[in-house]
Amino acid sequence: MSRVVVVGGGLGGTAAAARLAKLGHDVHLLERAGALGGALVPVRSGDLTWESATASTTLPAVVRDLFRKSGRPLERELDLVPLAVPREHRFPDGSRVRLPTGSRAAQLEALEGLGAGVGTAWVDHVAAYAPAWEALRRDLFERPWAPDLATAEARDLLRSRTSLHRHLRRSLRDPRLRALAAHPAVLGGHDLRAVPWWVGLETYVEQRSGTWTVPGGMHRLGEALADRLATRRVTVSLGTAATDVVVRGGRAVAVATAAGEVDADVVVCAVDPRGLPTLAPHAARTTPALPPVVAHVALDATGLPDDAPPEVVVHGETTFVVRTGGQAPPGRAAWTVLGRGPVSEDLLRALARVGVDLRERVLERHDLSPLQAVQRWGGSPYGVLWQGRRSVTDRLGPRTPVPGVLACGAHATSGAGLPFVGLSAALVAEVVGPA
Ligand SMILES: O=c1ccn([C@@H]2O[C@H](COP(=O)(O)OP(=O)(O)O[C@H]3O[C@@H]([C@H](O)CO)[C@H](O)[C@H]3O)[C@@H](O)[C@H]2O)c(=O)[nH]1
Repeated sequence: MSRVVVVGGGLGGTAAAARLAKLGHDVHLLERAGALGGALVPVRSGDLTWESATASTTLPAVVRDLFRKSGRPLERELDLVPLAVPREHRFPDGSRVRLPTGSRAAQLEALEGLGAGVGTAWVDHVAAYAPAWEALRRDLFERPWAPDLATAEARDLLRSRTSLHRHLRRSLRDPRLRALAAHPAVLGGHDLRAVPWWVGLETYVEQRSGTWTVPGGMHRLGEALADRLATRRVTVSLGTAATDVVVRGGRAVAVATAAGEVDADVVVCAVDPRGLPTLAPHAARTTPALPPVVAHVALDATGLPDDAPPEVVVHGETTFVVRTGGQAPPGRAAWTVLGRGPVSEDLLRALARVGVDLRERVLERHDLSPLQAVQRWGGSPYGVLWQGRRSVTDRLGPRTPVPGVLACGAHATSGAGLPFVGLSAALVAEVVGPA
């Protein structure tokens, strides 16, 4: 049995802690905030609740695997339900489409509504990611990257100099399809010229696995994980900021906090490693991807369409995402607006300019700038900015150059969002292994 100290109690840290405790280790999690969950902790005001980060996930198998491997199956704790049509996309030319996920045929049919051949162009584009996903799933996302063990195909993919920008220019003539294909990277805050082309495989993953949510809100997943840590007898120290990893004799032996050192055989860094002085030099070539501009709004729901999709994406020089699924009592609605790209005026005024005017309905509003978001979570929940193909190896995780220190979470994975953070925690558990 090893003494494992996990730094950070977001999805990455709690998932790693739950898995490692189930593997028989003595796990102690340090979280600087007053609660576990990180970006899964929602924003609440009276009887209103807005999701802070994500309102849905792809790859439901990742969440199911986490719950099964940490004790009890997910179905005993929570429902995870598919969203047949998670998003409506609106394009600068005025056209729009409600795009289903989880089905190639349904995407084909929906996109043919934009014009003859549009759907076929899309499904052909998405299908072409299948080999990249299979190669990287095996060698990068589901086992620690090891060039010697990886297939030539996976090594070639990580060496490729082709950017997502160039790939989409070559592969898709319709600018609306390019906007669809680029959306995950744009929402992540990346410059498409600095993103490797294979990162576009997220559209393939979403088409194949579908989009899923937890009724009542994704924050319930964070709450279920906190309960799981209690069941697994993980020691949780809230309000405890780790200040550094203590290295003696060439290996990590403890984590330093204001209250003293917490002894460790293994340290798991589930925060931005640049915040821990021992790890910072090893992550010096990484830059965080900034969060978007966000406004959580309570709306007078009178006359609002009752078939609003969970998300409306308005594509353009600035991309807006309107999430409609917050929890609110009858007569009101809890929506979240995100802005990516140049937003040089009030977010809701900018949104009104592109045809979604919520301003007269607003009853309450909570704004979150990118800086405030980074301060709230002690780092960017959007992880590492793509700065070319080297970003894959510039980021730490699951192994780090410091013996005894592993890394997981948004800063330790080349994929975006909840499922890839979940996979990064599984990799850490695999490297540590059973007690
Ligand atoms: O010095 C520090 C800095 C931060 N913390 C705490 O660590 C937690 C980080 O949580 P989070 O930002 O949520 O990051 P994580 O990589 O675990 O989670 C990712 O999952 C998704 C998201 O949950 C769903 O989409 C997202 O991509 C990422 O956020 C946080 O609690 C900080 O307070 C610390 O203890 N010490």
